[in-house]
Amino acid sequence: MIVAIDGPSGTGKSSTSKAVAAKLGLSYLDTGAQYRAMTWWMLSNGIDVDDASAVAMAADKPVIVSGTDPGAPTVTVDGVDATGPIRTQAVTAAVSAVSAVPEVRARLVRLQRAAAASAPEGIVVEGRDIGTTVLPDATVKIFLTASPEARAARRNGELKGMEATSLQATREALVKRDAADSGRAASPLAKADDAVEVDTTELTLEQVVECVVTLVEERTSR
Ligand SMILES: Nc1ncnc2c1ncn2[C@@H]1O[C@H](COP(=O)(O)OP(=O)(O)OP(=O)(O)O)[C@@H](O)[C@H]1O
Ligand SMILES: Nc1ccn([C@@H]2O[C@H](COP(=O)(O)O)[C@@H](O)[C@H]2O)c(=O)n1
Repeated sequence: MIVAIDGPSGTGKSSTSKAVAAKLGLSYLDTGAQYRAMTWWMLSNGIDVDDASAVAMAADKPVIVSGTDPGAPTVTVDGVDATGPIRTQAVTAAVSAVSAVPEVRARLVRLQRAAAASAPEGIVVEGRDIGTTVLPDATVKIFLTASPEARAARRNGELKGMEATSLQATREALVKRDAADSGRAASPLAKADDAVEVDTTELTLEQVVECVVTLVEERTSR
């Protein structure tokens, strides 16, 4: 059982994937966290993330390990817990440049396919190219969307008390990252032809989870 959940930033992929995996007793893999972990390592080791050749040469160096428990997802880099550091603004601003480098993608796609193959009961994998490239034979493919306004409001809700970021600035940053992720040559953000698109703009998280669980149950009872 492989459930692929793709979509632009802030559409609810992580929240939905974790809840669906927990409900169905499946493992969970956050592939965005792996690209963030790679980016954090590049920044920490003084690699110029805008120099694609330098990033490509270093892509095999960090040892990235993802925990696949939906109740406590983790990622370590060279044995160090990177769960917190990968969420900083510096990493978010640099990750699209790093993830566009084919050598980075080749390395992480190998890890992602290995995680899917070794999940005992099956897995929910979320990202940008899971349905199109990483696991094209997934049992169910979902493509989540939401308006940029809704996504920005959700993100700003998370930031309350941390950083004073305006809704407009958050919206612009989301749209910019989506454009970079959709526009790259290597495995861009895209909906697979056989994915079910779910617009979450007017839905609560619980409604989205229910919708995905129903789709999985329908597909697997055939
Ligand atoms: N349907 C929903 N309604 C309201 N808020 C939601 C909904 N889905 C997710 N959220 C909230 O929106 C925020 C972003 O969700 P989440 O991190 O799951 O998105 P994402 O697609 O994984 O983002 P990214 O690609 O940037 O990692 C979180 O605060 C989450 O609680
Ligand atoms: N399959 C994927 C997943 C992610 N990316 C890149 O990582 C960035 C961070 O992802 P989040 O889900 O944590 O926001 C994302 O903007 C992409 O650049 C990817 O390329 N492929």
